[in-house]
Amino acid sequence: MATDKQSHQEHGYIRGELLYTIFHNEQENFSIAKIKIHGTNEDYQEKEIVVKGYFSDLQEEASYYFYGQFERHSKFGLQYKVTSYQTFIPDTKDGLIAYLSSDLFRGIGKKTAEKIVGSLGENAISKILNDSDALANVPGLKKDKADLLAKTLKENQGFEHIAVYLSKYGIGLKMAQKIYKQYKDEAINVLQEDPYQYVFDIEGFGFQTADQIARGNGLSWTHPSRIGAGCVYVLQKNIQDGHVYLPIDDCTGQVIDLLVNPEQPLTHQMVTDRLEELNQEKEVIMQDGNVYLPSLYYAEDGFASNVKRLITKPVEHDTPLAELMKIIGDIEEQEVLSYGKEQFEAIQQALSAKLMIVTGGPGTGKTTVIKGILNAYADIHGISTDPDAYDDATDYPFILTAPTGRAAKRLTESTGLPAVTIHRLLGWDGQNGFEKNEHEPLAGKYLIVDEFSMVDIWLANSLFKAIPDDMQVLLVGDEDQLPSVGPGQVLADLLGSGQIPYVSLHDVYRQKEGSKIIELAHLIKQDMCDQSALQNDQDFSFIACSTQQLIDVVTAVFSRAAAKGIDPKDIQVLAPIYRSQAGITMMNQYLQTLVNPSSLSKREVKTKDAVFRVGDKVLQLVNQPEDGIYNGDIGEVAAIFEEDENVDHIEQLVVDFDGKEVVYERKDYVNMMHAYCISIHKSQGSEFPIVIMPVVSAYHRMLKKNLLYTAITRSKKSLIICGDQNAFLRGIQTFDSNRRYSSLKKQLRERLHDHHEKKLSAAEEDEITPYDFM
Ligand SMILES: Nc1ncnc2c1ncn2[C@@H]1O[C@H](COP(=O)(O)OP(=O)(O)OP(=O)(O)O)[C@@H](O)[C@H]1O
Repeated sequence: MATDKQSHQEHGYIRGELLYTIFHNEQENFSIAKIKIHGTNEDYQEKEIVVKGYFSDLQEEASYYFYGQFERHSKFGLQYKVTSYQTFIPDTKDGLIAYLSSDLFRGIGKKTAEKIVGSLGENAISKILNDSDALANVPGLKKDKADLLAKTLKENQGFEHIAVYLSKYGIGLKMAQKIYKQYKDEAINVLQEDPYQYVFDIEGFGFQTADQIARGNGLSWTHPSRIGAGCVYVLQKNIQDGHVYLPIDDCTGQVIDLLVNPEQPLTHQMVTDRLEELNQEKEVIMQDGNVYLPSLYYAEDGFASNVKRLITKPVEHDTPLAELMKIIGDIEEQEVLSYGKEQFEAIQQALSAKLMIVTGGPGTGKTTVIKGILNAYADIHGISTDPDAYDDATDYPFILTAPTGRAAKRLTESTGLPAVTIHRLLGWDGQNGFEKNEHEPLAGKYLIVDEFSMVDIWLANSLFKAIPDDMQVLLVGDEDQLPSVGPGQVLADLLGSGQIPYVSLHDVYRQKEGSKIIELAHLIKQDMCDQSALQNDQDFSFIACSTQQLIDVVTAVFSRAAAKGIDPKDIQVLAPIYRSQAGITMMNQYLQTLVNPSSLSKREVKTKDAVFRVGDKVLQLVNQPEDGIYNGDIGEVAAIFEEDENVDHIEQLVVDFDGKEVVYERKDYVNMMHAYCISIHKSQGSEFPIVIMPVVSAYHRMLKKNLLYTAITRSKKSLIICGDQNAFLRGIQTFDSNRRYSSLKKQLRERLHDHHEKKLSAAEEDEITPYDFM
């Protein structure tokens, strides 16, 4: 309780009354507020202070103890950064009466408050908290009012009490909010009984923190909860490497390494036994010698069964081959081109298959094929591809989507039709998941998903769940690109299963327009690239330099391009690592100084890691569906507002994402970084007119074929590689040997095998060849 003066002496605190809230974020429970100081043990003489931290909406005129430390903000001066807080409940009779009759407690006026204190005394608050019937003896207090008072008191005290308790273990307010949301008043009990439970239930709660608390509680090194939490934690960690499951031996080995045990070393058997128990409790799923976290097991299982559901339904309108050929021929005439054999095959199959994949490298005509399919589908069904031809009541039959905002934008540009991100399509609200699902499916007839190699198993499952039985689906992607950032390798598994019809486009059309970039990409794809392929050309150069010279060379190339009148926004530097003298962070610092130097006329804000200035090119690092921006989107800092220049009284930075303005507050700055140089992983799904790509031996561990191929295929007009030719050639010969554990391929084979067998025997009876189904 806050009245316990003893406890306050251990922490630095400021006790004070809320004057006004400067800012409050409902979702994050983050507040900044001005406080009138009533007391403190800090060395601070002023009468007021700004406090900030993750706490729920504070009540005006109420008093609080804020525990934390001072922090000097470069612009706003001294602030108190709060790590925990408690409502201050006065221990005098008058103080208590004022507190109970405050706005905090609905329906309790001064008279009632006096009666409560008169009847329960100065310990009224702890009495009510400890005994829900304590208010029953207060004369004239109705039961509903008494119940409401007790409930409000408990709720307010509950979180604060828990936050103070957790802060002892270095657990901050933000994590405390998550913990309170999960366990409510039970949070401390859970922690005292079994801190490892937090690892199971609270996303992002580290095993080490639980272990440290458990040490203090005297839990044994071989306590089942410790081993269990170790298993779950190891599985969670492996998601970062893209694994959907771990083979049991691999999992037990990693758990033994994690659970260092000075007394009695763990054995594989002990961990396996614990895994078996967790399997019984459904905390993990064990199958075929592999162990999964349930969310991944069910995502894989759900995706595989939805693929089967779709593929086993007939196509609504099965057009005879002769008619199809005629329709495609008409489109060739309209488009004034002649489809190559593979392209023709892709269009024809996409129209008659329920689910189909088109893969191919750059310039092989994937977009041309998409347009051909849309036009042919429209012809067959006698409908229009023009969205304006549909009124609000009629659903537009074509859905075009891609995993990132930039990829969706490119799809719109290349097809002239509306395309959205998959998150937007499914109606992601950031908190409760997706609006669209099996109960509320997507509306439309033909779905095209571009850049499918970037889709992880979670997103693939969510998307496929929402596809109705009568929809046809085309997945488009380049199998040689990097796999998804999230777990799984969905495109590779779909292709590898041999159960889904696909067409690989190999013939390169853009090459015919004389592109060295495309030629290089295809040579790499076919493992035929050697030194002779690295000769400079109109759209390609390789500038040899050492790691030490790299930054100078990259900035010189950048300056030369800008001097030729090229807009710096069209030039993108792509690198594989953040740190090191040739890493992304350093590169951004130099490029910012070059492209957008500091000047008196440009406002800027400083953070721990960077200076953001008006005019800076920035990259969004997380999905923010509420603002319509997504991880990987690139924008420009359009304005910076000081605290006293806007109604919210808070510093704001405005970023313009292609005409869409998004406001960032200081706490959101971590969600962006400079984008003069970005990582190759973040560049997936985007294309840039000019790409500068440093490749030096300092990156050697990252230099793999799929990474370099992904980077090269991002450039549209010009590619300049700076660095070491040997490092580059070694990189393109290095295959990514980091196998991702995923059982999707096997699942698809098992589930779809019977279906294909049945189709084959039916086909034999009808004297149709299996080819008709591929
Ligand atoms: N059959 C064809 N005949 C003539 N030109 C073609 C043919 N197919 C594609 N092209 C042309 O080749 C170029 C590349 O095609 P397209 O943009 O469809 O390929 P893509 O695989 O989508 O390329 P990227 O992945 O690089 O965007 C375009 O200019 C397109 O008009």
